[in-house]
Formats: sequence, C-alpha cells, structure tokens
Amino acid sequence: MYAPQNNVIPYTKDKVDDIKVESQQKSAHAPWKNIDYQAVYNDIAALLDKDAEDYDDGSFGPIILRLAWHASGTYDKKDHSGGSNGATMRFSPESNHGANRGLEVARHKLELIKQKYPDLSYADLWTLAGVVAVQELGGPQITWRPGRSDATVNKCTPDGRLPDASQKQDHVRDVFYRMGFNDQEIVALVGAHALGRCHRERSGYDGPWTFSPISFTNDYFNQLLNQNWVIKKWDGPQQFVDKDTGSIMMLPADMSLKEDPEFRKYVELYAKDEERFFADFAKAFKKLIELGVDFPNDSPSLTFKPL
Ligand code: HEM
Repeated sequence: MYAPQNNVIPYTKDKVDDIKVESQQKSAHAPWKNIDYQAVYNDIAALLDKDAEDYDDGSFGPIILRLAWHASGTYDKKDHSGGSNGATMRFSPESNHGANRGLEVARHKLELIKQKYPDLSYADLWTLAGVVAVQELGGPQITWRPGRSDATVNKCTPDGRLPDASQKQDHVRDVFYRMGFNDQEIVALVGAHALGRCHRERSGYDGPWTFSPISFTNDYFNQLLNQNWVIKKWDGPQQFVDKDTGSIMMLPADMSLKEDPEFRKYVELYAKDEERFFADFAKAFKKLIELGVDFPNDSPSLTFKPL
C-alpha cells in the first residue's frame, strides 16, 4: 500500500461531507467546491471498460492516461505557459497537433462525465481521469488536487512541445527539463508505457510495449533490459521489436533510456524494484499534472479508493 503523505487528507466520508456542507451554498466563484470527487472517480472508473470489448486490449485506461499526460506535458517552466490548467487541447490547433492524434477518443469518453458534473472543469476532469486510469489498472495511489480552470483558445500551446518518439536522450532531456523534471523522474514517468500500445493510424508506430498492456507494472523496464531488440522490418518509421515473438515494441526514444548511462541506472532500479517504481511514479505523475497550476489556497489534497 502507498500510505498518503503526512499533509494529505485521505478521501474519507468526513471529507466528502465537508465538501457537501460547503457546497450547500453553491459556490459560484469556486465551482470546484461543489463536487463529490470520489463519486467522479467512481464514474470514470466505471467508464474505463464500458463498451471496450472491441477497443484495443479491452480498456480505455491507457488512452485516458495519455490524454492527462499530453494535456500536462506542454508546460514550459520559463514562462509558465502550457500545463494541465486550461485544458486547451479542446481547441484547434492544439487538438490537431500530430502528437495528439487519437486523443479525441479519450476526450469524447470523458464528455459523459463532464455532462454529469458540469461544475467540474475539463482540466480537473482530464487529470483526475489519468489518476483513475493508473489506479484502476493496478498502479499506485496518486494524490490529486482540484481547482484547475479552463482557458480559452488563445492559451493553446505551440506545436512541438511533446516528445518526438524518433529522437533520443538529448531531445528527451530537452523536453522534460523544460518542464522541470530530472533524469530519475523522466525514467519513472516513461514507465507508463507498461500500458497501452502504438497505433499505425495515430503515431505511425505499431504495437504494445509489454505483454500485459492493461496492467500497470514495472514490466516496461524488464522488457527494455531483457529482450533482444531488433529493428522491425517494415515500411513504417524505425521501431524495435523483440526478436523472439516480434509482438512487443520499443520506440527509439524508449531505447535511449537504456543506452544513456544516467537514464539506465533508473531503468535497472525500477526493473528490480517495482515498489520503488510505484512510489517514484506516483510522485512524478502528481508533479506532472500540477505543472503551472496555481491552486486556490483551500484546495485539498485528495486520495481515492479504487473501485
Ligand atoms: C520520451 C517520452 C515519450 C514518448 C516519445 C512517447 C511516445 C508515445 C507514442 C509514439 C505513443 C503511441 C501513440 C499511438 O500511436 O497511439 C505513446 C503512447 C502512450 N504513451 Fe507515451 N511517450 C512518452 C512519454 C510518456 C509519458 C510520460 C506517459 C505517461 C506518464 C506516456 C503514456 C503513454 C500511454 C499510456 C500510451 C498508450 C496510449 C494508447 O494505448 O492509446 N508516455 N507514447
């Protein structure tokens, strides 16, 4: 179990009641106070595998997690632009940036939740949904805070802020250092590739990273280190497949994590210590979804019980 940090208020019934009492006055200036977040969590959790029998590996969790990451990973610490606050991927041009191809599937699913909880901002919804995806697919508990607000189209970030999978460690560092992450945090975050898969029609790449793409584990690191990776023979962009089965894959950017000695230290650590990976991922992911967010002073830190 991942014990909440000391300053974290567990999402107990009392806390829910507190929020309800405050919301009896229906806070027009702070609509985020009017919401029962464990109820939202539960509704998102129920959505992950609803009508998903014919979708990918049977869960919308991975693409919903990717939405939370791409909404947040546009942050630039120099001018505080981008980040999850604003949810500007609702608008073109950001929704049409190449890196965001396919994410309309996740945005569309979550629209059902937005309709049920109109006071919930899209920025809070998408980040909370990322937390739900990680937890419900077996990952660590992640502390989350409400209070983000939605911006208008003029806050869309320029194209090119998210990582380019065909590039290696220098580029990966440029992108994540721009957000304010260090090498250990970068490796922990990319461990999310335990989940989900690449889609030809979206990124051009093809296939999952692990044999269990709807279970959050440290298996991405084990596969990265222990498989014999060979260049896939095809007409698509350069990617690697495991020599034995040809059914799992790595991107050039993934391979750079094991080729770069500083990154590799953490790949090895997380491959042998899943508990450490879970703890470090939970911290780094919380940081990711809070980049650039100026939370209201009274925004509580919440943890959620899995369904
Ligand atoms: C070097 C950094 C990264 C690169 C180059 C990268 C690249 C990619 C690419 C090319 C895809 C396939 C998209 C598709 O074809 O559908 C993908 C999927 C995915 N990425 Fe990353 N990514 C990076 C970091 C991250 C991080 C930090 C997270 C989360 C914390 C993440 C979570 C995911 C997930 C869950 C999927 C699967 C989506 C699905 O199944 O539809 N990625 N990534």
